[in-house]
Amino acid sequence: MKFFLDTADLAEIEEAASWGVLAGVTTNPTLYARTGGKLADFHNHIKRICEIVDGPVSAESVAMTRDEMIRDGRELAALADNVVVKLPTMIEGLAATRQLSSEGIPVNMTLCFTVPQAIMAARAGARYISPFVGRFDDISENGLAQLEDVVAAVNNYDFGHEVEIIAASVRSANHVAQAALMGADIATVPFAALKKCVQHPLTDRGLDAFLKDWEKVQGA
Ligand SMILES: O=P(O)(O)OC[C@H]1O[C@](O)(CO)[C@@H](O)[C@@H]1O
Repeated sequence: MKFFLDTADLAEIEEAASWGVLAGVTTNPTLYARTGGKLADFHNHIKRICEIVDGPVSAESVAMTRDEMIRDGRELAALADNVVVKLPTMIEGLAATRQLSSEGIPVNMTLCFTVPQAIMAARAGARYISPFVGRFDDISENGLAQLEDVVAAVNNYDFGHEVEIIAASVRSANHVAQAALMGADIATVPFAALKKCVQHPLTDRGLDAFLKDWEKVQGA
């Protein structure tokens, strides 16, 4: 499994990139709005993320028609070589994905919740598919079980191009663990949850004991 960071916050991206495990970034309109950024700065912001991250950076179109999505997608893809255009899993999104992927522009289909949606996204040429986990949990359904179904179904077929599943709407280290066990290719994780993925109380306790014992050696 690869780790993507799910944020538009430049400080978080710089910090996580320094850890040596970051393979990409996903953004969405909510995450960009959270940075306080304005529309006029959006393209520069994406460019900046693309400079920091050595890997795919998803930038989302908020267009609702295929023609607008295609126009947005071409503009976003022109910002940097590592831009991935994020489009919603809906009819217009499928049509735009078909066109953009035929032009060699990678698309991440987002807001994917079901197996048929995921298969259709892959058939339309999506390079990445983002099934959401946490938002199912939010409505008292089992997000991990839904993700497991999508992973199994997509892995049944050869779509004639590489397709990677991004476990999205991830809220915890347990979501990441379960996504890895079921074979999701990527987890896109918010900064706080990504930090928790490397932490464990027994690691802290063990480190504490080693440091204390080392002090004894130095004092001897
Ligand atoms: O449910 P949440 O935590 O808002 O997550 C939404 C998800 O949507 C995405 O836009 C999907 O790619 C990710 O940025 C994020 O993982």
